[in-house]
Amino acid sequence: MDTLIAPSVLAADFANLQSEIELINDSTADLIHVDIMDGVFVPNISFGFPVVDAIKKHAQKPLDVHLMIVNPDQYLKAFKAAGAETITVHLEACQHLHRTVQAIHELDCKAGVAINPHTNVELLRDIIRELDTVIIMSVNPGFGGQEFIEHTYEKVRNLKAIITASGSSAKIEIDGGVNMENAYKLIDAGADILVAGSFVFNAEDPKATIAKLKEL
Ligand SMILES: O=C(CO)[C@@H](O)[C@H](O)COP(=O)(O)O
Ligand SMILES: [Fe+2]
Repeated sequence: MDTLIAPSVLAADFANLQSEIELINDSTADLIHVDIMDGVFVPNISFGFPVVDAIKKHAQKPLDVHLMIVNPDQYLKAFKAAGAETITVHLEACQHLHRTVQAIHELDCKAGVAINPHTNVELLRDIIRELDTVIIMSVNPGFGGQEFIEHTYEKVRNLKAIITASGSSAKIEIDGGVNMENAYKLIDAGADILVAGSFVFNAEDPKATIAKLKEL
């Protein structure tokens, strides 16, 4: 399968959000990654529904919504209404993860689960068949522009083995510090989707950078 590229809007210029979304539309990116941070689950606040609505208004690619919030169940419907195609919740933020995943599917969204760098992929074994995607965080969630954690490759390989053994069709998505050096190693280890924020938006030519990642 082709690797999917998901630029993270967190690194975009919010004062020019429309043109940043249009840039993604005109690129070979597959998804638009939207990071929601609540200042409780993570030590940062990103943006809320009015901004997601504004992104959706211009987006021509599916919205991949990454919820870094406590009590995500409370907001699933609202994110569906705001235009999310995939909703990803954090394993560490859910007491009844299976129920939350069911609720996402009942909204006709794809369901993802994200795990922090300290969380072992083994914890996904009993839910992997229900998932469309798993986000392996390759930085501690909360900020863009952080350094990639090298242990991620091993996690990708271990998760790939769990997916294969269980016959799941879940895709492996990597989020945090992705760049040209680690991207090919991640693909080699079994990654299906790469999120890239600062590497894309801080580049001189973001569209060409997306194309280069896509070509790997
Ligand atoms: O979820 C997060 C951070 O918590 C990410 O989606 C970042 O937005 C990725 O940004 P870069 O590390 O690629 O700059
Ligand atoms: Fe993210």
